[in-house]
Amino acid sequence: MSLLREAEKYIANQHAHGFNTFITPLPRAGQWLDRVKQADKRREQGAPKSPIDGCLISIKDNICTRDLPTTCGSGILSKFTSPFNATVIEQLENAGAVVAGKTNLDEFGMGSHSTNSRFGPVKNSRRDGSGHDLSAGGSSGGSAVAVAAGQCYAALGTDTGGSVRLPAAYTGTVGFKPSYGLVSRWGVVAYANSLDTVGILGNKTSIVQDIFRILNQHDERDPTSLSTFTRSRILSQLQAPQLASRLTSTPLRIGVPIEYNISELTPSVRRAWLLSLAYLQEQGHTIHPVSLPATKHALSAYYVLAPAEASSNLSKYDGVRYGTRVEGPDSDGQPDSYLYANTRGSGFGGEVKRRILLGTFSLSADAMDNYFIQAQRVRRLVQQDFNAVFAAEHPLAAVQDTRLGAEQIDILVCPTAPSSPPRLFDVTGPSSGSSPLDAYVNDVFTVPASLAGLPAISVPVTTSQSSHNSSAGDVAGIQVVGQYGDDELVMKVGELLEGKRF
Ligand SMILES: NC(=O)C[C@H](N)C(=O)O
Repeated sequence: MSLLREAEKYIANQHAHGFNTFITPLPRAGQWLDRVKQADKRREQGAPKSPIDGCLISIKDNICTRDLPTTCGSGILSKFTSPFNATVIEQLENAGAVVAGKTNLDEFGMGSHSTNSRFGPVKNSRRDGSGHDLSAGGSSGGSAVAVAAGQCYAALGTDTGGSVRLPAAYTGTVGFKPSYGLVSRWGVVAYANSLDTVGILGNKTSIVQDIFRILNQHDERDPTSLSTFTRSRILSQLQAPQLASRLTSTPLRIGVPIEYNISELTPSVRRAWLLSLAYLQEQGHTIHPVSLPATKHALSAYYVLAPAEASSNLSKYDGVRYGTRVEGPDSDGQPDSYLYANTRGSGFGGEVKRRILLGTFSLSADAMDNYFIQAQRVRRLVQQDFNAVFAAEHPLAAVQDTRLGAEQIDILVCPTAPSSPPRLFDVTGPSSGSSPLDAYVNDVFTVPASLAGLPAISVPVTTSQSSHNSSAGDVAGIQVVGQYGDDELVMKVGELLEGKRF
């Protein structure tokens, strides 16, 4: 099929389906059509600019685009258009890709169901056995559903504590979070800088890999971007050259973190995990139980650190410089004295306000030692746990962490989430009876890799002998986590499992 026909099909799907995937969909007509036609010509001549030349890629609405608004799903930026493109947008466009619209998300990336958006909740494109709407996962739910519902070729999301992997698991797509610092975040609206990454969603790992290879470059405008020197001298030793032999001649040592076998795991997810491990074993790889003892504190640490950073990042939305400005005359007729309170009070939604309050508290002098500092210590323990079990040393660690008797493994395989997607009704609004903590628990398996900055992918596997017929219940996300810089290996192992039916 020509790229143009494919693009027209995506756009027709964007306008036909009511999943609330896009805050700004791509218009049916526009300059983008010419760009796709030119890419078609280049393909005919056998000279495409890249594997994604002429492909439509949706962008999460917290990544800045010059031609389309960037709202972050928030009232406070509801009319904001960035004067510049994020580096990742420039990289995609230089490779010939076309921005396929801006996708819906939890406000500023804060949420696990894509229900905390000023533009309404995203609906999963699959339903449960009784026909109920399901959560799309969050916060990149719009990007994941856009891929699952055939509304674009692939999508960019952001992953701070699981925001790409959880929606991938809930929608049956592939979601990849690269090692921290590999993909530029310049022009990506900050939520929690020490954790934020740009992630990629697609229907296949190979698509995600093509896009990652285009984005995996140093950007001098992003101070956390790994330098070209480090990439070429340190990471390359880990990656491509050894990869072929690590996948063919040597069986991989696959670690199974015992702390992830929690009682809350639903039977279908546990089944998918066990059958995935059995499959890898059949392929000649070996399975090793490993212990990551700090895992049980990781979620609590994350929900101290991320709000702390968020409270600081979000202080700039004050109605003075840009974004929504809400003025309200006060009692003595002075128009501006409540500007901050009015702007922030009406611009931010409930979850964002909760995190600003939590973060401000944990950074206050009285609470600092008990919360923020403790959480940083837990973060270090989580990192040490991973370093103790991976056979490859952390390429950037000054001191290597070793633990006597720890099994040395190449890669970890575990579920992405403890359950299949909950019903949307059960997680939306006060009538659902669900608390914010219920949403946080969805991130229990994704947060550890985020705290350690490690690469991780979620791929869908299907177990066919489930007790009910629901298509959503049968599909589970399996997560593959690797040592820092081992992104290619993570994707390769993801590809081994992707789409398997057991
Ligand atoms: N942004 C993320 O990675 C999602 C996570 N559930 C959070 O609210 O922080």
